[in-house]
Amino acid sequence: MTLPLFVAIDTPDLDGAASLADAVRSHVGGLKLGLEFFAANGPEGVRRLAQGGLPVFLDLKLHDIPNTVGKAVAALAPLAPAVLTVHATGGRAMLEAAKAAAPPNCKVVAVTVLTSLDEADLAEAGVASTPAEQVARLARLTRSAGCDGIVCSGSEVAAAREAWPDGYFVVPGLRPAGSDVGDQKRVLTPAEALDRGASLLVVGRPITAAPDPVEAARAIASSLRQAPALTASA
Ligand SMILES: O=c1ccn([C@@H]2O[C@H](COP(=O)(O)O)[C@@H](O)[C@H]2O)c(=O)[nH]1
Repeated sequence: MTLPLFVAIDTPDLDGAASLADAVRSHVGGLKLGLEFFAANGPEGVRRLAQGGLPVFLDLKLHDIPNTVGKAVAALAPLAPAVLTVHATGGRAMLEAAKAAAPPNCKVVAVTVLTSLDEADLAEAGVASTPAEQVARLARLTRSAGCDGIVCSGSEVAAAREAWPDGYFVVPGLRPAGSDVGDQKRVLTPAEALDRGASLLVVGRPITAAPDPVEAARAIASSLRQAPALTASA
């Protein structure tokens, strides 16, 4: 069974990223490469990690005018990402441009409210809503713009799934019970997020910064195999 678990390889070190990806490959379903990796290694780095055969999620969180985002997505298309992120707050025309330029097999998902933010952070940025309200609002916009789904926290995914039954829901901000939360504010365990309706789980530091990343990935994978969402469909 392919697990809906992608490891976030957040490092500028290409060789280190490649060895880590190789080491955890039997416990994850794919690799998530983000700004830190891409800024240091660019498309060549992505190609190198893709050689391992795992699907690649390009988490570049594009956010610009529609013309620029559409052209950036078109430039990324040869890398054949399985998933690509944009920011939902870029607006309808930008979301439409991203989806129109993406390859047919690539899911375009829009970041709603970063999992590192809480209600006070939103207020400071001029958003007078709870994270749940803002996620719901941006999910409606993303859906109506023709994108595939959203990025949200595990706390909002059940409501998102109910409102958008065939949406694709990417959930980061995941922490096994008792592990360090770091800069994340809206966190859940991987198994809880899966049971609440997540389509794809993103886990970074609980694996990559663990004393034994392979054992950490194995333990998370095992918790997912025992989660009702997977045992029910097995
Ligand atoms: O709202 C968001 C959107 C993206 N991320 C990304 O997920 C990983 C999480 O890493 P951890 O080490 O497990 O905290 C990271 O690459 C973020 O850029 C997110 O955390 N929240």
